[in-house]
Amino acid sequence: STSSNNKGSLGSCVQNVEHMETSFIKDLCKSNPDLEEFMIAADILIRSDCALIDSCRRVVEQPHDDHDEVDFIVVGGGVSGPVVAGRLSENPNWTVTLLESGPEQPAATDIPALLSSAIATKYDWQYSTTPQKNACLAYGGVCGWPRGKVLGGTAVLSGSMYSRGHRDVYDGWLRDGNVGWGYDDVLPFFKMSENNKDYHTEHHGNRGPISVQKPTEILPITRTLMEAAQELGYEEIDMSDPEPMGFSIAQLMMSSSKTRVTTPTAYLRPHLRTRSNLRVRTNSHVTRLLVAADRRSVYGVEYVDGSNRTRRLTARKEVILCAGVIGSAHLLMLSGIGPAEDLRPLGVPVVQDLRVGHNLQHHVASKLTFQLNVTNDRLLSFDAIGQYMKHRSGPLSTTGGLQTSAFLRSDRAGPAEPADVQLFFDGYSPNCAYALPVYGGQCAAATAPVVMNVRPVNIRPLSRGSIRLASADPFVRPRIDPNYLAAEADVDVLVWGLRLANDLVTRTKALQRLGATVDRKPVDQCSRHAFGTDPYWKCLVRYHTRGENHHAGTCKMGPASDPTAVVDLELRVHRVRGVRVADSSVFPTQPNCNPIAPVIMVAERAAHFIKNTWH
Ligand SMILES: Cc1cc2nc3c(=O)[nH]c(=O)nc-3n(C[C@H](O)[C@H](O)[C@H](O)COP(=O)(O)OP(=O)(O)OC[C@H]3O[C@@H](n4cnc5c(N)ncnc54)[C@H](O)[C@@H]3O)c2cc1C
Repeated sequence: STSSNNKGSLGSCVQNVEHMETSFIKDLCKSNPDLEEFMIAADILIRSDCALIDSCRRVVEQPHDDHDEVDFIVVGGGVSGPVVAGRLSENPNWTVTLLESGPEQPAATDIPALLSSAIATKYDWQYSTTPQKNACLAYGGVCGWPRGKVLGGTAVLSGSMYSRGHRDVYDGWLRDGNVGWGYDDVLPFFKMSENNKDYHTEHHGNRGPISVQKPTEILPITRTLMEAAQELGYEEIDMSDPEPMGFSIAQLMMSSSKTRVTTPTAYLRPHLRTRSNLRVRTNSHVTRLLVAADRRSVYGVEYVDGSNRTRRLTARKEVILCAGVIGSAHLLMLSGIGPAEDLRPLGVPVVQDLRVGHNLQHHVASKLTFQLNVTNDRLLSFDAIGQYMKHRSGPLSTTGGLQTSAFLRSDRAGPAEPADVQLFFDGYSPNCAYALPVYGGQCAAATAPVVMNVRPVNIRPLSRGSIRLASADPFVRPRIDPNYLAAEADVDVLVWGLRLANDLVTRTKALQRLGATVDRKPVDQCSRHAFGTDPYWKCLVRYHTRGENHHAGTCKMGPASDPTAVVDLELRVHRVRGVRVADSSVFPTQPNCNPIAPVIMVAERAAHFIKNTWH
């Protein structure tokens, strides 16, 4: 089988994928030598599952042309890039090239239980923050920021949860002058992408390319957590309700064959063989935008290919930046679009003095660890692999504790305000599957009691940070300063969340039936405070801070009258022609939820604006 994107025989296609996949799975448990042989065998088994590998729909690298010109260049193949490239290439008269820094996605990451297994591997940029004064203190003030460097982007590392946040977030954008971005305006673009299997209401779409559903196998721990929530007076809700408040069995981006769905799966791969106008180039790192001599427009990009060769690609119509909160801001600044006071000292000629990199927003979390008096029956065993391969059931088919989430209002929020706390539950995944390298865990033995974390997340933080250029060299990382917990109120919200988590574990019959006990051993730095007091919780929050991986705002959308805005209401960079930004960096304020669905909504809107412009 051949196509313009997959030139060559089926054999070479499979070979390419095999090469890409080798040693990914077996590396997962490298912290536990006992499991190495098992992981090698697991690796071979998983790679023999043709439906999972889906080799001939995956991107294969091809020779690069030296003087290439296309209509649209999409930079970044994360969540938003595939949506924009997929939608624009629906017009057969337009040529579209997507450039992604990282490689194709390893198929094993499509397996639900292995959802975060690519964290801290070569598929992760592995960013970290500048030292924080008020947070991350147990780690010298430095918190890690996993970000996907792979087709599918950060969603490949994600929990696959689907949520949209409160309607007032979008109505707030509208109140701030973003005409056309209120909840009623954006709802059709949410629905356009969604194929919800569980809800058929006016708020959900049922015909879009992203399959959304609750897990078909609900774990006993999920039911227990929902029962515990009910005891505390919380109702079960639809996570994507316009005004979510309560506990939920999470809706996931998941196919009917129990594989995780990312935007390349939904918007790109189905068309790679049939659309000769669509090209996807992996291992292609964009280093700057090509700016016209009069400094008024962008006409292409410079990038470095997989052989380390610098190349140029020209856009007849537009360049669309979808490189994420860090990548898009970094590229604009490297190209002279950013704060003049930062660019000039680094020798970058200023094209437009815009507040790129400002307004960085990031959900922030802490955690409470508890133990259950049950042993983990969710083991990564040959049986489990066989069960998944044959029936798509068993331990590998679910996301463990992440099946449950909650949107709650802390005592810092007014009675009619949107939720400011989201809860996540880690644990109950097969041993070794859960991002051990990053979170420093040990592979649990089959006989060990189950350990879980409740993570309260502040989803409406007041603190704002920045991303600033550190060098004119595109391979030097920018400085990421989230300025966590600068506002004391942000700490108070997390303290409320930790108290609630403690009540859930220790004061509900449902969890007590499982012998749940909270780990009261104080972290070293907080041992001077008694467990459970306000000073203890505050200390815990500042020492054991965790970025919740939901970033936004570094290329803020706003009208021309807003001096802090980087892009206009159609996502075009202010005062520079030929370039738009369409990813999580344009959110003026971060939606109070997991952001993939809002990012897809922005990408759908961007494609709509572009189609209208060039119709
Ligand atoms: C551990 C974890 C769990 C998460 N769980 C969830 C969840 O359950 N649900 C949810 O909704 N959200 C979740 N998120 C957040 C979500 O994944 C991100 O918000 C989302 O991926 C952002 O989309 P994006 O398109 O803006 O950026 P990204 O997905 O980060 O995509 C940017 C892409 O651009 C590429 N790129 C960057 N620079 C360049 C360059 N110079 N040249 C070429 N390519 C470049 C990158 O390699 C990347 O592929 C999670 C995140 C993490 C880390």
